[in-house]
Amino acid sequence: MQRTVAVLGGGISGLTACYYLARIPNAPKIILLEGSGRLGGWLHSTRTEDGAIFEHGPRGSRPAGAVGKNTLLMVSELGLEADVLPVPGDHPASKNRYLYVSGSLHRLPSGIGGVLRTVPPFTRPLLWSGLRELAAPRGTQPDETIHGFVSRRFGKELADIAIDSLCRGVFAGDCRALSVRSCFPVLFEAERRRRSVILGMALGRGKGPPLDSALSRRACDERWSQWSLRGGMETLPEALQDFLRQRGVEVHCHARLQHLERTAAGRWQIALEDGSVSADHVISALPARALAVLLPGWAEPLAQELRGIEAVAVGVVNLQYDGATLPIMGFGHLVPSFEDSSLLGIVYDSVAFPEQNGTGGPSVRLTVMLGGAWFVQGFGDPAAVPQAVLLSRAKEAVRMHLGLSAEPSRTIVKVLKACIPQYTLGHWRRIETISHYLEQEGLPLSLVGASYKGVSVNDCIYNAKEAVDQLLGQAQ
Ligand SMILES: Cc1cc2nc3c(=O)[nH]c(=O)nc-3n(C[C@H](O)[C@H](O)[C@H](O)COP(=O)(O)OP(=O)(O)OC[C@H]3O[C@@H](n4cnc5c(N)ncnc54)[C@H](O)[C@@H]3O)c2cc1C
Ligand SMILES: C=Cc1c2[nH]c(c1C)Cc1[nH]c(c(CCC(=O)O)c1C)Cc1[nH]c(c(C)c1CCC(=O)O)Cc1[nH]c(c(C)c1C=C)C2
Repeated sequence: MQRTVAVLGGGISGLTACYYLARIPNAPKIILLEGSGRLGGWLHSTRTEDGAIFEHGPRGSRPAGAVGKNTLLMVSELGLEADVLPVPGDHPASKNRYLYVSGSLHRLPSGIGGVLRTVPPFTRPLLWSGLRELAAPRGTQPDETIHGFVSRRFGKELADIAIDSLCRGVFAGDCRALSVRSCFPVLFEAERRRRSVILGMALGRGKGPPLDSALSRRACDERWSQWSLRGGMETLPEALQDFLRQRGVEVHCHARLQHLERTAAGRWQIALEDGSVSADHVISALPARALAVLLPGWAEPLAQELRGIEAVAVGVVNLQYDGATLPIMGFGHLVPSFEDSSLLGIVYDSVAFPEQNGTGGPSVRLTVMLGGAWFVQGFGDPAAVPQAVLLSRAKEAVRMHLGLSAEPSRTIVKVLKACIPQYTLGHWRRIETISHYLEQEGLPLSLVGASYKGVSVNDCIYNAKEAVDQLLGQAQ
């Protein structure tokens, strides 16, 4: 009898898991169960009638490394090359990133000059932090907060200003709680292998898997810092969905999952509000906490670990200003937590992707990101915050930081609840406990998605591919 694999959750992780499964010869029967009315999860783009694009989740992806190359390979396989909008290395959005400190914008230092000179808001040249790092002893702890790790190796100022901001601009999180081992494994491993992060990074890690494509070679030649898609990042889940439908994957939206149980024959019985589905194997691409509530009582040790993986809310406010110009050109700016804890940063979307401005004449498109690990403290319950509060906070920030005081011509406000998982201190141990449990119990269950081993779009895609490879390896 043909095997059945049920994939829970139709975000980029679930769609990717289905994609890699559906491509193999003699693919199993694949059933994708998504709770909401649309696929794509946080990849969500609004397209206006005049052709402008507003991203509510990711607005780009990085081409670098094995994970970046793998995504570009998938983009090529899906026939999306012509839709790719690259940001080449010499573009202002690649070269310029800013910090908003003490009421003004500071360009982050880059190049040799930037390292040798004192560049505000820092009080010493970055060279000083680099020399300190080269001399610092190897850490001895199995994990450390990102702030602790960077303070110990590079000095407190870099941790307080640059790393605090970076963690807000990637995890919407607090570097004093996040784990270096799980959030930046490359840095952690570099110190382990070579004693110094700088040495470890410079000496590299050897060759990764061969995932090259013409697109990733172009990205390398043109030194892209990131790329998007002409119709927005949601084009990617849309193309995956088309592919899956052509391959006969059963895609069910509005699938209200109630409960998972195992039958005496060792199959999964997935109870839905209006029926049930049986499967030989389940791939969960749900947020960890959403899976925890579905598990049967006997899997409580697993549910307990899953419940420990929290996620924070982000207020995403898209703004368009017709006929305006920005005082600076770059990717955007971040705000360190000591400056304004609940305002994370502002992305200058129209600089990186002017192709997505639409036909309505020159305009500035910005996205203000609010809250994250400071959401409740700054705005209260994410389920109850009035949109007007977030909109007025965002407009005020744009006026103060960028001098745009006219009323925006278009505004979209979204509250993304529990959207970015937080890999806090000891997350690695949780992941190990979970995988030992699955192995020991021999459960036909794979866990993919942003809750576990990387939050970026690239990580989600790569980890879903690895989980499918592992499942197919087991099946042989
Ligand atoms: C504001 C923001 C900006 C970001 N920017 C970037 C960026 O610039 N670059 C980058 O690489 N990454 C970025 N990310 C991260 C990246 O977009 C996400 O980590 C990634 O999309 C997560 O995908 P996923 O499929 O694992 O999870 P999700 O997108 O959360 O998908 C999970 C799916 O499961 C469904 N679901 C949940 N519960 C149930 C249930 N009980 N029953 C059935 N279905 C259920 C959901 O509806 C959803 O469709 C950003 C994220 C956010 C929120
Ligand atoms: C201000 C909040 C946020 C901004 N983007 C995100 C948040 C929470 C989410 C996010 N941004 C990136 C990733 C993927 C990381 C990866 O490994 O590819 C995620 C989940 C990319 C990113 N954005 C910034 C940096 C430094 C990075 C890391 C990769 C890279 O160097 O490109 C900076 C940044 N993000 C935001 C702003 C305003 C900003 C500022 C300059 C928005």
